[in-house]
Amino acid sequence: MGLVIRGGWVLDERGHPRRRDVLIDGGRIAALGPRLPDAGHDVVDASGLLVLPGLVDLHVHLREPGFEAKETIATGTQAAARGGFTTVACMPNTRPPLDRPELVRWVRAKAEREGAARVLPFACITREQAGRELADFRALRDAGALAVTDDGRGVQNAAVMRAAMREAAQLGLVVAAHCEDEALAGAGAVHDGAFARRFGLPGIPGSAEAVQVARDIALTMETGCRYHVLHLSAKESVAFVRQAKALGVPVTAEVTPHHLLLCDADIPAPDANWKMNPPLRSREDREALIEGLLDGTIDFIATDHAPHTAEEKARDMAAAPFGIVGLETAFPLLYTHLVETGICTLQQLVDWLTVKPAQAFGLPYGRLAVGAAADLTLVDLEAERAVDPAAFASKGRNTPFAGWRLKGWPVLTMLEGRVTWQDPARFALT
Ligand SMILES: NC(=O)N[C@@H](CC(=O)O)C(=O)O
Ligand SMILES: [Zn+2]
Repeated sequence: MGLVIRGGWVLDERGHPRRRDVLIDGGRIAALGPRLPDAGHDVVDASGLLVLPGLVDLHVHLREPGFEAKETIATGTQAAARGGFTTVACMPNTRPPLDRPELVRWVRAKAEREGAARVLPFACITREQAGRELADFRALRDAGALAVTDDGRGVQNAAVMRAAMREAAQLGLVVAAHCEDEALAGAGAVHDGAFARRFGLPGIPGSAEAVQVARDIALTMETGCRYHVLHLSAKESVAFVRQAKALGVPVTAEVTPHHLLLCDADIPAPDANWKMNPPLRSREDREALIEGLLDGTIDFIATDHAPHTAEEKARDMAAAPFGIVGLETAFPLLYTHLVETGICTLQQLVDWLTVKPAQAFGLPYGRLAVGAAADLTLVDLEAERAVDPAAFASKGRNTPFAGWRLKGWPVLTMLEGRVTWQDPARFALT
């Protein structure tokens, strides 16, 4: 006996909403069409709801092993499920960092047991993320690493990055880069702009990112490696990626919801809930990111969900760690501020959160199609409420969006046909 998701809105190939039923059987989508027969199946009433492929977030910090006070695989994937995400890629800047195959296997096994989402671990580029010796890419790939990155830090030495790209190209691995030149970023806490000057805080210039983007594009051209830029934030970086794509360089890029929606002029006061790396930049940078997303320079959206404890984030802006949570607010934020405002269409937003990240990393997820895994997200586009960090499933409450009134909240999430989250006010599926 299967399950029919009855009468929800499914986006067709041209992005038009159509009333469709979805039949799920054996963890897969068995049929998709108007008025499928009940035939003894369980039925979920999805009328009035949008039925999307499960969302995909390829930049998440789950913090295990080592930083369980900030987040765990269990709480982080529960946050993912609440946010409508069914697939997340987790970053290797844990303690110890994921630089050995047994650690990658450990994360995968724990996620298999405790996870409310599919977890694809990134592994390190360099041992200990120290930027010197390469990790064993072949062993990491064979252990199931999605790709390699030293996220949290940029690879400072160009020769090390080139060696990583050569090795990755041989093995068919993507190299994903946190682009940050540490000599230029210095001890910066926020973008090197008006806010930094007003509060006497050390600044991080856009060039700290852009010089590594430019360097890595040159190295990609030399090595033929598949290269991905994490959390793009500076207008110069957008220009470099645009030019590289025009030249046929195999580069992709992601952007976060907060860099699309906020700039440093929006920071109300020195408050570490507004501190993340890369920092919120200028209005022109923000506009360049939106333009880059719309013209295809930037391939997809990823949250960079980076939970920290309340205690850490209560420190002053110079001392607190970088990072904000993102999983539980991403879809409603982007729906309310990009779709409802007419900046992009619903179909574009859905693509940037599903099929686009999947395609960039060669993953078979992010599409509603017969035969695909039954990863589904039901969204109520009319539901409106304020962001309440106290109600997050994540251990992290560090968000600049507290109190924002948003529409478009996920109400039910399903991974391979199993419910991973349901709004208790609406559903009681077992
Ligand atoms: N983005 C952040 O501000 N912080 C991330 C690291 C990272 O993604 O660079 C973290 O691990 O906390
Ligand atoms: Zn990073």
